Amino acid sequence: MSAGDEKLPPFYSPKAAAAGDDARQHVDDFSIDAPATRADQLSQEGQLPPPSLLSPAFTPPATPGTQTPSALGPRGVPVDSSTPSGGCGSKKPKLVESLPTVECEVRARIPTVNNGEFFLHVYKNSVDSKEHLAIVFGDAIRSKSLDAPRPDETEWDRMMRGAYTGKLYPGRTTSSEDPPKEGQPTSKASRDTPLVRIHSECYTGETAWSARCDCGEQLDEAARLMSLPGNSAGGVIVYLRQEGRGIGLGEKLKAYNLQDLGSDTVEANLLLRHPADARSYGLATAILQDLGLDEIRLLTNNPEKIRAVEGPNREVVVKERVPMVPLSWKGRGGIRSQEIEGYMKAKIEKMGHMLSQGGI
Ligand SMILES: Nc1nc2c(ncn2[C@@H]2O[C@H](COP(=O)(O)OP(=O)(O)OP(=O)(O)O)[C@@H](O)[C@H]2O)c(=O)[nH]1
Repeated sequence: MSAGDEKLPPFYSPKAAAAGDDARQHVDDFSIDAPATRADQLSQEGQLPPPSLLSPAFTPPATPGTQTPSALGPRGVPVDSSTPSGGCGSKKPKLVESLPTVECEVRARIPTVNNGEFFLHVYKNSVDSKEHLAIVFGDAIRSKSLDAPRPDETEWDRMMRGAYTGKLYPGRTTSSEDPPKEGQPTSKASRDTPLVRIHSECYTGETAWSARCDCGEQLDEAARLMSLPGNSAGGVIVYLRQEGRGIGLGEKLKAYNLQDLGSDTVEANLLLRHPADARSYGLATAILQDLGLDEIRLLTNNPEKIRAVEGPNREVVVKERVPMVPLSWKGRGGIRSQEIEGYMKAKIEKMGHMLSQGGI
C-alpha cells in the first residue's frame, strides 16, 4: 500500500490500477465504441497523470447474464424514496414547498453532429428570468404548455414556436399533420419509462474544456444513452441554469482558487460562505410534469437529487436510478486529472454520491 492510500475508505481501490485493465471485463458495454480521445492518446504516449485512486476496482462487477445488449441502453437499479432503505441515502433533501409554474415558449429541432436529432425546448417560469431548457430525445414526449392554443395565434405562429406535429418543410401551412392514411404506420407512444438527466449548467466543464469536473462528459454520455436506437421511450435532459452548484460562475472560480490553495470542493464553498450545494430542483419537477413524465429513470449518483426532483408531493416518481460512472473507470477514455480525482473523492466522501453501489 502506498502512503497516499492509507486514509482512503474501503471502497477505494486497494491498489492504484489504471482504468482499462481488469476493469475492462466489468464494463457496461451497452454502447457503440467511444472514439479515441485525447486521454487515450496521452495514455499511449505515457503522459497521463498517475492512475486513478478512485477505482474502478470498487465498482461491483455486473451480474453474469445481465449485461444490457448494446442498443437497448443502460440498466438502472430500482429506487424508492418513500422508504429509508430505498437507495436514496439518509440526508433530508431541501424540498420546495410548492412547484413553480413553467411554460415552454418555443421548441426547435436540432440535428446533431452525430447524425441524430433532438428537440430543444426553452422554458420561462414563475421564479426567475433565466431560460431553463429541456433537451428532448424522441417524438413521443411533448410539452403540454407548448401545445396548448394561445389567444389569436395563427397556424404560422404555432409552427414558428414549434407547436407542430411531424416535421416542418418548406410550404407547410398547418401545425397539425394530416391523419395517417389507411395502412400507413402511426407512431405510437412507448410504454417504457423514459430516461432523464437533470443537469446543472457548467460553463467550464461543458464549453471551456475544463478537466476540473466531469460535467461535459456527463452531458455527452446522457445524450448518447438517450439516442440509442433501442431507447424507444425517449429521454429528456433538463438543463438548469444553476452554474457552479447554484453559486454562479464568478463564485465558482473563487472556489477553484481556494481548491488550488488546498481546500476540497465542499470546503471551498463553505469558506466563501455558500452552502456546499445551493441548487434546487423544483423547476426540473415542473418541467418534467409539463412534458407529461410522472415516472422516470434518473441518470445520477446523487441521492439528494433523486428525492428533490420528485417534488414536495412526489409529483414525479423516480422508479430507477441509472448510475453515471466516469468513462475512465470503465476503460472508455474519459477525463483524467488530479483535479477530477479530488472532485470525485469529495462527491463520494462528503456528498454521499452512490458511486460504489448499483452496479453497471
Ligand atoms: N461550487 C462548485 N461547483 C462545481 C464545482 N465543480 C463543478 N461544479 C458544478 O456542479 C454542477 C454539476 O453537478 P451535476 O453533475 O449536475 O450533479 P451532481 O450533483 O454532481 O450529481 P450527478 O447527477 O451524479 O452528476 C455544475 O453546476 C458545475 O458547474 C466546484 O468545484 N465547485
